[in-house]
Amino acid sequence: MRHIFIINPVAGKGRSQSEIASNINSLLQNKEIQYEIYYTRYKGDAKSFVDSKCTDKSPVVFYACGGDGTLHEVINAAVSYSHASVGVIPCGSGNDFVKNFNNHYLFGDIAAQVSGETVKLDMIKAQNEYSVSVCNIGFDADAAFNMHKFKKIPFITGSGCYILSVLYCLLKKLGKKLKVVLDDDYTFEGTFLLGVAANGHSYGGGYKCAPKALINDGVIDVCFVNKMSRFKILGLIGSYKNGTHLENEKLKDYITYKKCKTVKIISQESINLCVDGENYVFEEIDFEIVPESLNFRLPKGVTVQGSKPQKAQ
Ligand SMILES: Nc1ncnc2c1ncn2[C@@H]1O[C@H](COP(=O)(O)OP(=O)(O)OP(=O)(O)O)[C@@H](O)[C@H]1O
Repeated sequence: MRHIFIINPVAGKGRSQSEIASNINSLLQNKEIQYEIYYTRYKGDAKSFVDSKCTDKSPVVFYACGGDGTLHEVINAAVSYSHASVGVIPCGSGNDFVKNFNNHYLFGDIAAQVSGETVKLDMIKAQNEYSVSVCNIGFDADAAFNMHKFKKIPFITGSGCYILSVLYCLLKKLGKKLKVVLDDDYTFEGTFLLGVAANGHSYGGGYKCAPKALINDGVIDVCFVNKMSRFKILGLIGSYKNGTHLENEKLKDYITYKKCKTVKIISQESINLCVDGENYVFEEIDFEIVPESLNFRLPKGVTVQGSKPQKAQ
């Protein structure tokens, strides 16, 4: 097995990448383990790198060392190769995907990683992109899209930019008119503040939007929140963050939560869509669950939350 570590030097502001690289070298140097460290040079670089490494048909694990965006790039490249599996060493800002596992601190343990096993996990196919975590539209996706407007302001950090962008979007018109079709046979429509099609349960640095989602249950969890007043949003955001919004009496008339295999979202205007935190624009979006489509490297001692993972063939 080849172990290839793909490090995004800008993820999480580059705080822990050099420590990860030195841990990899001190553990694996002079051992009979074939390994390599690669630093991405630009957004999208991981894809061509994975392609180049997969011309060799021997089994390989690509460890995405970064946040969910780096993982998203690596899975979308590796999904084309049956001899490739994907792991993650979290060093991004949010790292929401690893929250779907028990003992997730072990993702940072190189020894646990190289002695791990490959398991099958689900992914969502959103148009031609694979998502391992959460696809979201609405107010918070718009905030992610508008962050660039604040990045040029001196002395503002990444989270400062996001807060400014959230305030900017709060002042603009809220609510998107959408029609949502689940499994081709259940339709709901209205004006929504936000909506998610989720494989994992969390996004946005810890918002537990789909508290019932499991990454190997063969279904998509859908959660749509109707438009509400700005005042009400401020009072209820905490409940959405900690995943208690499904039990919150004050929210019960505002939320549609379902499990399904396909989702179609139809809008009159173009919609900003975040797929694992990466930005796309669509008018009509189709999602489908692709069960057991990801060969995932599970570090030793880590288990998938909720149900027992199957071993890959
Ligand atoms: N060398 C690079 N220079 C600039 N951008 C890069 C480079 N390598 C990868 N990227 C891009 O950096 C972006 C951010 O990466 P990532 O999402 O992993 O980190 P993060 O935003 O800190 O973490 P999280 O998504 O968990 O909050 C991704 O869109 C990725 O494609």
